Amino acid sequence: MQNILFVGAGSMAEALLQGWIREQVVKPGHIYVTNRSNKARLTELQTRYGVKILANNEKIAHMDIIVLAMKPKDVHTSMEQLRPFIANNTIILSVLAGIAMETIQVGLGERPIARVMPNTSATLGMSASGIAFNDVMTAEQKAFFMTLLNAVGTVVEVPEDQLHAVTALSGSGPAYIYYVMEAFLAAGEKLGVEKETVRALMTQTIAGSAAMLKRFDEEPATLRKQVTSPGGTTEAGIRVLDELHVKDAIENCVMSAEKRSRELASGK
Ligand SMILES: NC(=O)C1=CN([C@@H]2O[C@H](COP(=O)(O)OP(=O)(O)OC[C@H]3O[C@@H](n4cnc5c(N)ncnc54)[C@H](O)[C@@H]3O)[C@@H](O)[C@H]2O)C=CC1
Ligand SMILES: O=C(O)[C@@H]1CCC=N1
Repeated sequence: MQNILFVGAGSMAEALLQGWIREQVVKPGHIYVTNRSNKARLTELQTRYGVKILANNEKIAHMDIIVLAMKPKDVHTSMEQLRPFIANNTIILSVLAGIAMETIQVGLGERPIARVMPNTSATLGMSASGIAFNDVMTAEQKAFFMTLLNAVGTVVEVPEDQLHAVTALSGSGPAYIYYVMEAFLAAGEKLGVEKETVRALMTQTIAGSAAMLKRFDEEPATLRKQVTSPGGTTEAGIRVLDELHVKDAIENCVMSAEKRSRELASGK
């Protein structure tokens, strides 16, 4: 089995390693974690999942796969730290928003690189991930990465440049949904409904709507019409969303996130 090192032990690293262990695609004893400074965090992951803490930099040479899971701004320092130790045949899996495979190749030398944009729902095996590979990745290696990402949800291969859009849509997407949930909770409070009641009703409503979209090959607008009785409550609600240009706001939100991903690529 392959040895996998996570460099950066934050929320995305935890979501992925937890999913891989639960789905038994990687054994905890083959997963190593390292961090810039927070040793308590490494111990926490070790206790919780049985993964190993990288004992010293010499061990880096024994890793089959290194997952770059630090913040994009920290990638250059991290690559400088890895470069003296990394073996020629080590493969890179990057989850960094914005950072191009070309940048990683410059930092760590020519080698197979997979660039993936998962989301935090990987924790529950429900990530929606986009992935791109560089030219030196073999078909067999690609298949292995597709297995890793399928173990934590669904994965779609896209041209590398489209990963900016994937980041803006499904990478950041859970945050947009949580934002909407915050608004539902605030509305529920104003209407005097218990927080837990609103949460139970609206999480099921979001899950049910997503399931309908997945199950039926209908346009979202068609499904929306089925809910909207003429002169009824939905119509009254949607009228306000239209008046407030909420569709435009969501479109602009995604465009702005995509732009930010491109800025991260250029080190801004
Ligand atoms: N959080 C999310 O929903 C998603 C995040 N990503 C990407 O995943 C990456 C990590 O994000 P999070 O887990 O949210 O961040 P985080 O802030 O929770 O974790 C990053 C970790 O990297 C460590 N680190 C920084 N410099 C380091 C270095 N030189 N060597 C070793 N460790 C170092 C930090 O100590 C920190 O623990 C980012 O690049 C982000 O773009 C991708 C998809 C979704
Ligand atoms: O906010 C970010 O930059 C990262 C990438 C996608 C989700 N979180």
